[in-house]
Order: sequence, then structure tokens, then C-alpha cells
Amino acid sequence: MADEIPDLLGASPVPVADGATWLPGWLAPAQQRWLADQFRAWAAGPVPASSPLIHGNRMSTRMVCLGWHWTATGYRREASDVNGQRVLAVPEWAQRLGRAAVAAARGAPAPDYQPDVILANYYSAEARMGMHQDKDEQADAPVVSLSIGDTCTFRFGNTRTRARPYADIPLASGDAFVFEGPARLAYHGVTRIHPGTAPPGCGLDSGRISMTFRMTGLPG
Ligand SMILES: O=C(O)CCC(=O)C(=O)O
Ligand SMILES: [Fe+2]
Repeated sequence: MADEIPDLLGASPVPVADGATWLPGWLAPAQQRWLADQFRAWAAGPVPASSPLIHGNRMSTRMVCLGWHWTATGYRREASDVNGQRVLAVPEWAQRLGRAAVAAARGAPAPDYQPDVILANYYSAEARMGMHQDKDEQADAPVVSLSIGDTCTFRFGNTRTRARPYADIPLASGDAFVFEGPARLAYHGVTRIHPGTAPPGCGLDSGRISMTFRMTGLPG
């Protein structure tokens, strides 16, 4: 009987490219609220959320990092560009959550996926993230992204250029997106936030939180 029970929580996985999978509605509202609360707790410190500098420009999101602190010049344990404090560890529940997202995308367990960094970003209505590759990691393990709050337009492209071909995906509160393998180094970005689209009860009244889980491949 068990295999006849429909998945009431989310729609089916949507393949976006070879190695890239969109999981609409993967997180239940209570999970979204809880994650939004976690984000607020992380953003309070020891390293507060801040807007990193890239090539002299401030990013428009506010970022908080767990496990390793990301800067445009690499990962480090201490947030030397913020207050010099060591970042929080990636909690065990978050590792399990990341693993569950990879398993859902693959339709198979992912026991080897042990994310050691989470980059969480808050986007106000005006915030964006330009097209980029996630290439500061030395492991080719999947990237998992979770969305809470307002829907965004997430542009997921190809591995060669920032330009077309790309797909514009409306990532909504509760969606997960996993990219790995041939899609791991695809250019991607957030072209806009859609104000007023956060569903009631998601834990965020306005703006968008994304959490990306990764394996850095860095020692210890
Ligand atoms: O906000 C998102 O969904 C994407 C974030 C992202 O690309 C990143 O943190 O590298
Ligand atoms: Fe990224």
C-alpha cells in the first residue's frame, strides 16, 4: 500500500537540466517557519549578517555563513571582513536536511552528502544576485538551495557563459533546488524578487531567504 500513497506535500521533482532538479513545495510551512527562525538566530551572531564585497561592490543580499565564512577571495573559518569571529558550525539537522534534498532530487539515498558549509542570504525586494558559478568549493558534491518567503526568479543557465541558454524558474517559499554533476558549475543568479508573494505562515512577511548547502572539500 505504501507506494500508493501520493506525495501530498510537494509536486514531483522537475528536471531543469542534466544534473539540476527543482523540488517545488518540498518544505512544509512549519519547516519554512522554523528555518526562518534559524536564519534570524544565525544572523544575530557571533558573526552578524553582512553584505560581502565583490570586486569593490557590495552584494545586495545580507549573508550569514555557517561552517566556513565565504568571501570573494575564498572560504575561511573566521569572518575577517566582518568582526573576526569564528562562524557557527553546521548543525547536524541541517546536514540531514541537505542530504534529504539530494536524495529527493536523485530519487535515491545520498549517504555521502555531508555539507560542511551553509550560505544563507536575505533578499529585500530590491536585492539581486548576478549570474555566477559556485566554484569556490574543491569538491564536486551537489549544491542544495532552499527558499523561504517571497518568490524569486531564479535564472539557471549553462556551464559556458552567463548568457542563454538559461531557464527562469519561479522559486517559491518551500522549494528546493539541487544542482550537481554536469550542472554543478552552471551559471545561475536571482534576477528579481516578487514582493507580496510570501505565503502566510512561511515565517517571513517580506523578502526572501535562501540557504545553500555545499561541501567545500576543504580539510578539517
Ligand atoms: O538565492 C539563491 O537561490 C541562490 C544563491 C546562490 O546562488 C549562492 O548563494 O551562491
Ligand atoms: Fe550560487
